[in-house]
Amino acid sequence: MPGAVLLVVATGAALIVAFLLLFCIVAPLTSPKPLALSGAHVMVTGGSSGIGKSIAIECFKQGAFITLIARNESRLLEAKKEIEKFSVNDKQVVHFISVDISKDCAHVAKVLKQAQEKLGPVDMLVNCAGTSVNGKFEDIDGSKFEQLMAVNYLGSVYPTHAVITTMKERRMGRIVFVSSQAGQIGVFGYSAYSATKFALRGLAEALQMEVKPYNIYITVAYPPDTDTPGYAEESQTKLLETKLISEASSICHPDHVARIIVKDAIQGKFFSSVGADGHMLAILTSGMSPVSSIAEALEGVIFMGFFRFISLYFIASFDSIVRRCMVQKEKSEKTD
Ligand SMILES: NC(=O)C1=CN([C@@H]2O[C@H](COP(=O)(O)OP(=O)(O)OC[C@H]3O[C@@H](n4cnc5c(N)ncnc54)[C@H](OP(=O)(O)O)[C@@H]3O)[C@@H](O)[C@H]2O)C=CC1
Ligand SMILES: CCCCCCCCCCCCCCCC(=O)[C@@H](N)CO
Repeated sequence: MPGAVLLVVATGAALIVAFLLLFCIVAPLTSPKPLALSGAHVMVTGGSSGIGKSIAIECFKQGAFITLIARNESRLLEAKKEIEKFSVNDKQVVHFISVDISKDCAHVAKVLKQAQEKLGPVDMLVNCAGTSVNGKFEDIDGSKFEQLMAVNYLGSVYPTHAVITTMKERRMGRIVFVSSQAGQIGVFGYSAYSATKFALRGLAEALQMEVKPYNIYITVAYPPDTDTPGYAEESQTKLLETKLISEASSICHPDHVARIIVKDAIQGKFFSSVGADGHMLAILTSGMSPVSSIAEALEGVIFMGFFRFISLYFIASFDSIVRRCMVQKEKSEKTD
């Protein structure tokens, strides 16, 4: 048999064996039965604004009971009234709690326990509360690094800590951590913010390994820029470099982001991303994350190298943005 034909046959056989092996390894790892939100208790931190409020509305539209968590009571009341317009049956309830989730783990646990006594055990916890700080590393005060880690990271640890035991007892649950594309790429100006979002990834992977035997599934969401009150506030003082780099991804509507996050969380997908660039980033940064389907495993095995090649173009363009901004700054300082 000529060499070329032999090579094709051998390659084909190797691919079939590889696929069968992958199927045997991955099949037991794939995702669970989708969570039915009708009658489920969904708790959303940061649910009074932006992405969190849109997630609460999306879950309410699917029949869930909602607990909103934030600090400002008037915004919580406004959000409750807005969400209630979307009820699909007269049993549904929107409850809210005013608490700072970044302080005092025990107090957060006590308050969330009361919420579970009102609306029943939490079926899905969405850790969405968070904020960003933008500036050059040396210009961000050390206290801001601490505050951001407290809100964005510990503010996700404490509510999760408050519900995980009951989820394990019930052998079911979903936990969502809302990260960011800045939690997949360290971006100029986000040295404090990116670190808090990368931290969620490590927490989520370790926690998923612990709770998968209890039929509890973790989702890490990586939204791009999203048109929310938080984004509007951040944009007022955002560095030009951060703005230009972030424009590599499209700005999204919070309802669109929320629909994707809720769909992926219901299905127990570990990665939740938005758009083609988000999908490529998810595959590229998947590392040793859990696999949610055979298709996803195959896609990663086949395309990760290619996406790494594409990312080199983005990295080069980001470096060029930083250099151009530096030259412009030096020129304007000379003329001043
Ligand atoms: N908007 C964007 O471009 C993107 C946002 N994200 C992430 O999505 C999440 C939501 O962002 P976005 O919708 O823009 O934010 P918003 O600023 O619009 O809303 C933030 C929410 O979090 C609550 N919150 C903030 N700090 C605390 C706290 N210490 N304790 C309790 N609740 C708190 C706020 O209520 P209150 O102030 O009353 O406490 C509010 O409900 C954040 O984690 C953000 O990092 C990720 C990618 C893109
Ligand atoms: C191979 C594939 C490459 C894909 C390139 C995509 C480039 C993304 C650039 C980073 C965007 C950062 C958005 C931060 C949003 C956010 O969290 C803030 N708005 C805080 O509110």
